[in-house]
Amino acid sequence: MEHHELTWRLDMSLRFRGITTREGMLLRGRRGWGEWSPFLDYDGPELVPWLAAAHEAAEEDWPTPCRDSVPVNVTVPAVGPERAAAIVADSGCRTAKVKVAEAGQGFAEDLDRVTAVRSALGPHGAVRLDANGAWTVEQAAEAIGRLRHLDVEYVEQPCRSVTELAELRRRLARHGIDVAIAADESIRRSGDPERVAELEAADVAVLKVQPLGGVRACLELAERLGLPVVVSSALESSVGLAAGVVLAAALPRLPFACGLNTSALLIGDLVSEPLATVDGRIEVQQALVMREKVDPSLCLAGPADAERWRHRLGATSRLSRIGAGQ
Ligand SMILES: O=C(O)CCC(=O)C1=CC=C[C@@H](O)[C@@H]1C(=O)O
Ligand SMILES: [Mg+2]
Repeated sequence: MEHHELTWRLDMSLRFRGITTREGMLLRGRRGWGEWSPFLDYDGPELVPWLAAAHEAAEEDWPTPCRDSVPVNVTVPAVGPERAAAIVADSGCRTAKVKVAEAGQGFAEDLDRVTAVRSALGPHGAVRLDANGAWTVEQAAEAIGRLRHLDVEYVEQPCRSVTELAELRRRLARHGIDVAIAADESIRRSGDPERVAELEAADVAVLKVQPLGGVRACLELAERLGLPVVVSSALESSVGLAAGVVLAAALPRLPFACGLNTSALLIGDLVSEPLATVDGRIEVQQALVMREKVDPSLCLAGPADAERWRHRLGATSRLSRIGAGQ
């Protein structure tokens, strides 16, 4: 049977971002399958760029890559120190991104986890943190001061707003604390990503293909921002991750490892040969053909899920057309 839309659902191997399953659709076009998997807590116009990214993946040629492989980080959820060390050791990655400031946990848990990750990586690995905007400027300055001996590469979205990020950067500079700040939510959810550069609120821009409207939109944004870029995933299947790898491969400069190793957080995939991380890198060639490799029998979702997603797709398509002035 020919499919033009598929609904899928995969369990997660670990709770991450408060969720334990991931679901979405695949939409088929001339070039293959595009992934559309906005998180369930997103709604309305915010889903439109995610759909533009799926249409681009299904219909357009990919931009020419500048490199053969892309370095990636292992992503460490807010787990205990032994588990964190095991995740890092099993990954083969030399960069780890560690979740900190998890709701219900305190600084002691963060310190234990980050310490365990640093010793699992050894002195030559890179450790970065992600607080998802949970700290105030004071809390962030204090936490960063107390974690800096672990040689932190950067802290992603330590505080919620762009102005707080800018204030934190100035405060760290005044205190001679040389830890870089990366902006994630301030770029993909603020509605005004360029403000991050205008206010000098970050040293690094985290770009995610689906929430920012596709690979080309991200390449243009990267140029406008003029900041070093880290491409990261939206916890996608190999189909969505592949678009991230294509973006990372097409960026003129790629000074950091990317957050594209998240297939390890999902149980199963939508292709029989998922994107593989070998020695901390993903081959670009694998990513370029991934949209042609979907196995519809792996897209397991019940009829109720499929109906819910079709409804979501219909509503978002209507909003896209209004946005396009049709
Ligand atoms: O960057 C990574 O290592 C993996 C991706 C990742 O951490 C995230 C993906 C999607 C939603 C987020 O809560 C989270 C993030 O905040 O960066
Ligand atoms: Mg983040």
